[in-house]
Formats: sequence, C-alpha cells, structure tokens
Amino acid sequence: MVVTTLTQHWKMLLQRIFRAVIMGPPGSGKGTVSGRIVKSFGLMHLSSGDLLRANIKDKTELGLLMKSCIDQGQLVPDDVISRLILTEMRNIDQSSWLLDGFPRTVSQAESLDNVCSVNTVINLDVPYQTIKQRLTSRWLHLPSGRVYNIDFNPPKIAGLDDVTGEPLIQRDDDTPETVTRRLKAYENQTRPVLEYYRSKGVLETFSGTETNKIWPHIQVVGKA
Ligand SMILES: Nc1nc2c(ncn2[C@@H]2O[C@H](COP(=O)(O)OP(=O)(O)O)[C@@H](O)[C@H]2O)c(=O)[nH]1
Ligand SMILES: Nc1ncnc2c1ncn2[C@@H]1O[C@H](COP(=O)(O)OP(=O)(O)O)[C@@H](O)[C@H]1O
Repeated sequence: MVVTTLTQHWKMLLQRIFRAVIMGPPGSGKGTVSGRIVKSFGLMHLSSGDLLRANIKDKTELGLLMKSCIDQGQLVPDDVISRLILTEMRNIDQSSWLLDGFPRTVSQAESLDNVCSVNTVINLDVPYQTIKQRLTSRWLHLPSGRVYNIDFNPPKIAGLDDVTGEPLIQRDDDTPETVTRRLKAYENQTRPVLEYYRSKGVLETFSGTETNKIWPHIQVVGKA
C-alpha cells in the first residue's frame, strides 16, 4: 500500500524531466539498483562503465587507450569520460535519466553542472568488506550491462544471460588486487563528490549491506 503510493509519487515526478545520479563504491550495487529503477520508473540508464567496456569490446581508439587504465583500477582522465558521457547525454536530453558511475571526481561533477542540474543523487553506502566478497563472484552480460552474482542473483543457467542466453563474463578489473586499488581511487577522488552534492542539498544516502533491504528506501526518494 505504502509502496504503491510512493510509486505514484515517482511517476508524477517523472512526468517532468527528472535527472538522477547513482553513486557508491565499486560493488555497492549501483548497476543492480539502476536496473530496478529503470524497470520500475522508466528512466533511461547511462552507465560510464558500460560505455567504456563497449568501447573496449569494439576496439575503438578510445577503448584501446583506456583499457590499461581501467585494468589497473585507476580512473580514466576527466576530459575523456566527460566528453563521452556528455555526448551520449545529448541523445537523451528530452528524457528522464539516471547516470551510473559518473561523475566520479569533483571536476566531472562541475562539467555536468555546466550542462544541467541534477535533481537527486542516490548514494549507496556499503561497507568495503561486503564489497570485496561480492566482486569476485560478479558475472556480467557485456552487451546489456546486466549483472549477476553466484550467491545473490545467479543466472538461471550457469554462465548464461537469462534474457538472451548469451555467455556471461567476469571483468578483468574484478580481481582482489585491482578492487583494492579501485576502492582507494574511490576514497581519494570520488568521496569528495559526495560533499559537493551534499552542499547542494541533493544527496540521499542509503546505508546497508543488502540491496534488497536498501531498495524499498530508495523508492521513497521521489517523495522528498
Ligand atoms: N551478496 C550480495 N550481492 C549483491 C547484492 N547486491 C548486489 N550484489 C551483487 O554484487 C555485485 C556488484 O553489484 P553491482 O550492481 O554490479 O555494483 P556496482 O559496481 O556498484 O555497479 C554484483 O555481482 C551483484 O549481483 C546483495 O545485496 N548481496
Ligand atoms: N566517471 C568515471 N571517471 C573515471 N573513470 C571511470 C568513470 N566511470 C568508469 N570509469 C572507469 O571504468 C571502471 C569501471 O567502472 P564501473 O563499471 O562504473 O565500476 P563499478 O561498477 O565497479 O563501480 C572504473 O574503475 C574506471 O577505471
């Protein structure tokens, strides 16, 4: 009953153009929660990681240049990712959207602000210990960005995507050593972005260790 009312509230909000960002350390559940938001509320989903991996798979010049950076657990340069995302955003500028994985530095957040303002920032606050366990058992359907986990949401048939039946992969940057480096990058470069959005009054933080417990609280964001 409560969820129905809140869902209606989101839908009312989405009748105007609604711009949201989802943040959180690697493995905090951004992709998983984005999938639920897209399914429930019909926002367009734009994931910087998915875009970069598509470029790597297609062996574009940008993909080839960025691969080693990503595999080493470093952030790619601000100007490269900002250009890539802002170009994609132009194609969906009349839609409500959810940005996942961008911005990851204050400089990226400023580039985004120069183009449009963000209505809400969903921050997933999940302990690092929980994250490390999750990432070594993450499986990905590369073309769609759908994520699975051996423990949490295994595919119906091991190694295959539920929707297309295509093979799943494990990410080259999901090794324990690279995850440690990515968490350091998050701490040093991305955490300041939370402060940036907090000071603008748009940050909504959700703490926990289980997506299924966090998700009902995210549905009420539209009420604020
Ligand atoms: N055990 C467990 N795994 C989860 C939970 N939520 C998401 N996952 C899995 O954790 C991994 C990381 O989640 P993902 O959404 O890809 O996180 P992102 O890196 O922030 O986009 C994936 O394999 C998910 O299937 C949860 O509550 N419990
Ligand atoms: N906004 C960004 N700025 C810089 N690098 C990025 C950005 N988004 C993605 N990347 C690069 O792509 C990698 C994978 O990103 P992503 O799929 O969002 O990771 P995760 O889902 O584990 O948080 C990052 O570790 C980083 O190297």
